[in-house]
Amino acid sequence: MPMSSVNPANGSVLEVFETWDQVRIDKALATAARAAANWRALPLEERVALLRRAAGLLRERREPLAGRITREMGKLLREARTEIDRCVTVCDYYADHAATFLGDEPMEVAWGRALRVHQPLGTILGVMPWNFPFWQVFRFAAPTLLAGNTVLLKHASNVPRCALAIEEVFRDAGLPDGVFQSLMVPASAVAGILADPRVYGVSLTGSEKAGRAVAAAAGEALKPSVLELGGSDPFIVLEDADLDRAVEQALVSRFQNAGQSCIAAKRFILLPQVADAFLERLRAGVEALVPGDPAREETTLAPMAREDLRDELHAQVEQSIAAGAVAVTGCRPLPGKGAWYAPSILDRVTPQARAYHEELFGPVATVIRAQDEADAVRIANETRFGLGGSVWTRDLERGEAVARHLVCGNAFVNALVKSDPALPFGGVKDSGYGRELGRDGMLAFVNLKTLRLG
Ligand SMILES: O=CCCC(=O)O
Repeated sequence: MPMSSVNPANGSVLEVFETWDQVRIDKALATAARAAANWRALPLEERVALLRRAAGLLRERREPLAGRITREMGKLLREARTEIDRCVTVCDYYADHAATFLGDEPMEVAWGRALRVHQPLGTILGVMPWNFPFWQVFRFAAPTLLAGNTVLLKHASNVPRCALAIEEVFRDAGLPDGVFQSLMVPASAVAGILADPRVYGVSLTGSEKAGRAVAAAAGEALKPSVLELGGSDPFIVLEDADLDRAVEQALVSRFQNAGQSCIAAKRFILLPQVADAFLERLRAGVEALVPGDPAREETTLAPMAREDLRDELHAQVEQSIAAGAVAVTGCRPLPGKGAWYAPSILDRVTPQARAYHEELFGPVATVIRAQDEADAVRIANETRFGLGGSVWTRDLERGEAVARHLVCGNAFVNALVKSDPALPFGGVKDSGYGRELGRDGMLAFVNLKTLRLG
């Protein structure tokens, strides 16, 4: 099956790629395994220097790379530029901290000496999504490579041009042949690659369905996995919240990247005292969004990445309205070529609606009205997801107490949930397991070896 790169803004085909056969996959596995032995033996300072060069190339190529992201998955050009900047930041962060994170650590023992030693595992497979086609790859690859592993990337099949551009950045930075390779393979090839003895682990960011399949394959092969899956993050607005700030951040969190982010605020859980005021302001902001050419500065709402995803979103919205939710604005596809969906709000969403339980991966805000703070927390946790959540209140102690009750991996008070190189990132429940970023992200694919001396 060929893989097509399609511009979601107008449906035009940019390029078609042949997928690899087993012979080509085997060649990549052999190259990665050969490269792994030399790469792990390289002094850490040399790996750090190469990663810094990759960051330098990202800086130099910011404009063409951002343009490539926008054409291939549709996000606003300015958001694509920010994405490249975040990749630079994550490379710099790990380049600065690798020696500390990976250094030997003496342990307190009553006899002789004992050390915690961090050693690479080998070749690690990254199965990555299209919504942040550079950021997701770099936040996995930067720490994994610096730890001395080699990386195979199986990118989402709608962003093959981004996958190749990333490989080119690492190659041009001087990483030896085989240290980072993009595999042009379909999802059906992943289990076979993971089962290969030359592969030592897998990190997946993607859908729950993909996560279950990869976790099963990793379990069968007894290899470590990190899964960062979907989310349906609550955004709780208490009665003492700064509404202007909360609405401003709600708009960013829900509508950036056309709503296609795992940690977007998806369920707006409002206390009665502020519900109508919040909703009116949110509606004004949503109706002011300007869909259009994602490369133009004036545009504030991008197309979705694929027409089938837009259609699936609309089916969720239609069912929710049939189940009693109120369509406040939007709630329909936009006419014309491309994967366009109107910026939308569903109010009075109840447990009968798909929007209450499912992840809405597009520009649709779900509003749920709570009776009081305890009810808001109950609703927030009444989900099988557990990625992020935020709470908005002028009382920081109260905000912290509510945040501690949220069953999720990332709870923020008076801030939209976002990932940061220094903060461990990941979920619980059906949002996955394991952590990326921070020190934990770098240790995800190392052999923590206990070394006893004497
Ligand atoms: O889509 C999920 C992650 C988004 C991010 O890290 O900003």
